[in-house]
Amino acid sequence: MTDKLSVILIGAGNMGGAMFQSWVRAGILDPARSAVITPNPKPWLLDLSDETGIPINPVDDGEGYDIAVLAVKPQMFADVLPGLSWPNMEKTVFVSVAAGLPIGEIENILKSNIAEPHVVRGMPNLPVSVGEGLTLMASGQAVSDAEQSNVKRLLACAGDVIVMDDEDGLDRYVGTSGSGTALALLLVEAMEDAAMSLGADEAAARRMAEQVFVGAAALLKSDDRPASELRAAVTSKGGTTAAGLAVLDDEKNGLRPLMKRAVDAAYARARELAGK
Ligand SMILES: NC(=O)C1=CN([C@@H]2O[C@H](COP(=O)(O)OP(=O)(O)OC[C@H]3O[C@@H](n4cnc5c(N)ncnc54)[C@H](O)[C@@H]3O)[C@@H](O)[C@H]2O)C=CC1
Ligand SMILES: O=C(O)[C@@H]1CCC=N1
Repeated sequence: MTDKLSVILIGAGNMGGAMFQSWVRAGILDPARSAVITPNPKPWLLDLSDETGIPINPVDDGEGYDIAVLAVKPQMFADVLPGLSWPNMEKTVFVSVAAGLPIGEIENILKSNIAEPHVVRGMPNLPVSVGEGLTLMASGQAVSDAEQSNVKRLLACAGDVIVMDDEDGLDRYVGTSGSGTALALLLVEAMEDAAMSLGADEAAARRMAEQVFVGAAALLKSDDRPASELRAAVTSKGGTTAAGLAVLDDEKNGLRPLMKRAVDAAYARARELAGK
């Protein structure tokens, strides 16, 4: 038995393309039982297809695929999914990474081709493109433990994967996963702006702010202590860091209540998009 996975990717755009590259890097795909469907494949994809032998837009689907990753825009699902067809399709697990589309809705669309579709929802974030992603996932009722574990193994090629108890977790934590990258990047921009307001030119401000975040991220990765303990290690009593933190960590007007509002707003919007 091979531990390689049989996967078909539908939609090799920004997200699908980044995920596919992580699978190829990890060597997890069985080229004889994998494929990519995407119109107008980009040169990098054609090169990877030549390198790996994984076909693009194949005419022969062999015995079919164990996992189908759906990475087209959410509004295209209703058009694209009913047109999909390959042998043993009822045994395929469908993994949607579309923001906001509930499992039930995807199951309903797939019911035009399959009696009992097996659907997993994943919420990846942009750092999957550099192997440092975070994907939250939740499975529909029909998905078995073995199927869920294969999907988790596939998604883990691009970074950390957290299995949620239910689908609401994907919406609830979108501000600290899918959208979280943008919230963290805004902190970098705010630090750049602050440095420039003190006289730094743009290049210097960017260099300082970026390296502070890269350094903080590297510390978090290499040291098991929580952020609060690492922060304490650079905060001298009565020193400069304490002065800065007194402003940023103000109970009422500081970063924590602001971050809570931002994450709550992302959750509310995710629910709205899901029609809840
Ligand atoms: N970009 C991001 O950071 C995140 C994106 N997502 C989700 O990922 C999905 C894809 O988003 P992006 O990659 O950003 O969009 P994109 O527009 O870059 O990619 C969509 C791809 O689908 C292809 N496509 C169009 N029609 C097709 C068809 N009939 N069959 C197969 N492929 C077809 C397009 O050519 C394109 O390459 C969306 O559902 C989005 O909600 C989820 C989390 C984060
Ligand atoms: O902003 C969005 O709606 C999508 C979902 C998470 C990241 N991008």
